[in-house]
Amino acid sequence: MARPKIALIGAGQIGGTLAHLAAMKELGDVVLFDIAEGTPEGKALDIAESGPSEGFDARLKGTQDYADIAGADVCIVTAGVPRKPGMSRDDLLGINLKVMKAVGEGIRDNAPDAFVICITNPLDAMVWALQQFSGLPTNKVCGMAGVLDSARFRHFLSLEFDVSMKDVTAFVLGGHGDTMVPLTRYSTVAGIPLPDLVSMGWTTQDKLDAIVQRTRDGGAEIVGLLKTGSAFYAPATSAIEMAEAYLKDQKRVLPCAAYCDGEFGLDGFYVGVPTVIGAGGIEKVVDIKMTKDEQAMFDNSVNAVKGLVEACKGIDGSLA
Ligand SMILES: NC(=O)C1=CN([C@@H]2O[C@H](COP(=O)(O)OP(=O)(O)OC[C@H]3O[C@@H](n4cnc5c(N)ncnc54)[C@H](O)[C@@H]3O)[C@@H](O)[C@H]2O)C=CC1
Ligand SMILES: O=C([O-])CC(=O)C(=O)O
Repeated sequence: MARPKIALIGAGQIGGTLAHLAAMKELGDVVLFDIAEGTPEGKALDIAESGPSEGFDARLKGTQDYADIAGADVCIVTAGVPRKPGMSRDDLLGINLKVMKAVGEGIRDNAPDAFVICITNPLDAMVWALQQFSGLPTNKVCGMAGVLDSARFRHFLSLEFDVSMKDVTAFVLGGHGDTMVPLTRYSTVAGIPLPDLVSMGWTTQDKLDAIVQRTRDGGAEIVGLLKTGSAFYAPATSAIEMAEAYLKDQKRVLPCAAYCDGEFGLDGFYVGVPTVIGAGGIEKVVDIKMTKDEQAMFDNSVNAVKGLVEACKGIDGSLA
């Protein structure tokens, strides 16, 4: 059987890392697409030349031609610009919306059967626009943010409790911005919910609140350190986790920006929610119950995303 084909639209910091990870994990053959001439070709060749030492079997190709993504099984979209210190993700909306139009049409015309994972910011509005521009089914177009935000939360929690990251679970829902919702009640150490760990005296509410805030600021913390761009190792790893769930029909339960049609009381809207990812793409949105306070935080986040979607419609009249 032929190897799966993975198209990476955008060959910058995240795109290059995605290509390296996909090859090392032998998820399939990789096509790197970018408008910057030489960049995808150079990265594809460089990674391919690591194959003999690493021992992977995967072909890599760099291109400026959308025809080369034809028949891709998975498309991961990082095309666009990242923020710099002093900017919010929302400041990227105007410029990245234009990029989503070109990318959406490129995917529509060349890889209409692909499972599409959008990473470009501001994430929730960009994945909505990408689905609109591509016209692909909503269960085949999703956004990566919740896996990353939850991984950051899990990492910070593992440091606080001094336990393995493997034994920490977390769910961060809502939009991928300052209003994101780390759900402490649904986050655990060895299955014990965080509020119970506070009651047990293993940590304090103040420490937990600080970790929640550090998670919300996780992207900005890295932007402030790097100064020239944003995080790329953990974002790439998170998207690969989602792509692998699809390619291997793993039925992973992962938080991601998914199209909600009735779930969470939302009517045709993309936002971060728990999902099941398998061969059917987004096979299910897991409509969890929230307390009044959690619901208020979630609603606040949804409203922030709604504002960005309205801004997209204002910029591009072709968006419904
Ligand atoms: N959803 C999330 O959790 C995260 C999202 N991001 C976002 O991901 C995006 C990419 O980040 P990086 O890879 O660090 O940026 P980067 O600047 O290193 O790479 C972006 C690439 O897109 C290319 N590009 C621009 N316009 C294009 C077009 N029309 N078609 C094809 N390629 C095009 C550029 O030439 C560049 O190589 C940014 O918008 C960033 O904010 C970053 C981290 C996490
Ligand atoms: O903060 C940024 O601009 C990039 C991003 O979304 C993240 O790292 O979470």
